[in-house]
Amino acid sequence: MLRARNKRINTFDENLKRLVQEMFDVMYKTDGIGLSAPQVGINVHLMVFNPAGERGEGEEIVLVNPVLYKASKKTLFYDEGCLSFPGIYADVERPASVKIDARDITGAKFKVSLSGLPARVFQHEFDHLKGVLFIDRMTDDVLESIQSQLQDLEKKYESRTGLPTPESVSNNQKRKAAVGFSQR
Ligand SMILES: CSCC[C@H](NC=O)C(=O)N[C@@H](C)C(=O)N[C@@H](CO)C(=O)O
Ligand SMILES: [Fe+2]
Repeated sequence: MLRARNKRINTFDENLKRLVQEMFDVMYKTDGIGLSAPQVGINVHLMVFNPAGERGEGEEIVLVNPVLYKASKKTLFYDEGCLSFPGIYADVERPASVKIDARDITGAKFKVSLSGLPARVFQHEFDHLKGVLFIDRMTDDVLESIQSQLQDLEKKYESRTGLPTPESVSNNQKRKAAVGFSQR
């Protein structure tokens, strides 16, 4: 599901509102600060986030069909974690600020400029909407430093599901080579 193609949303109804509420519930319960629909098995262009990470604190942001139209040349490294890779944190470089066009939960268009942690979370989730994962953006050295943790996750997946992992850690090296900032 994380690598599948995601579809734009055209219907702004009660089902969408319910999905958004369920995504916030999952995000807060799992100590997240952002969540994309493909992470909960729904392949559509939808993300929710709240950099405060606590219900009732900070601002809850919902972006439907977001488009990133400007990213700063200045980039920053940040020790990122992903809810789809529990317990793994590693440095990822991303533009410091971004400008976005999106729709809200009612379908109304809006523009927003983000910097700091909100810009970081947005870009992490926006990548999910394109099937790009944070491991694809790590340098070889950083990826090497978390290799054993990734392999542990693979083993856990295989023993729980009885299935081989859909993509192996070694394949990620090849995929990463194909992903540049130009794909944002
Ligand atoms: C810095 S972008 C991280 C976004 C990510 N969303 C989806 O995968 C996420 O919420 N990751 C969590 C592991 C995370 O960053 N949690 C916070 C708060 O607990 C943390 O600092 O670990
Ligand atoms: Fe993630």
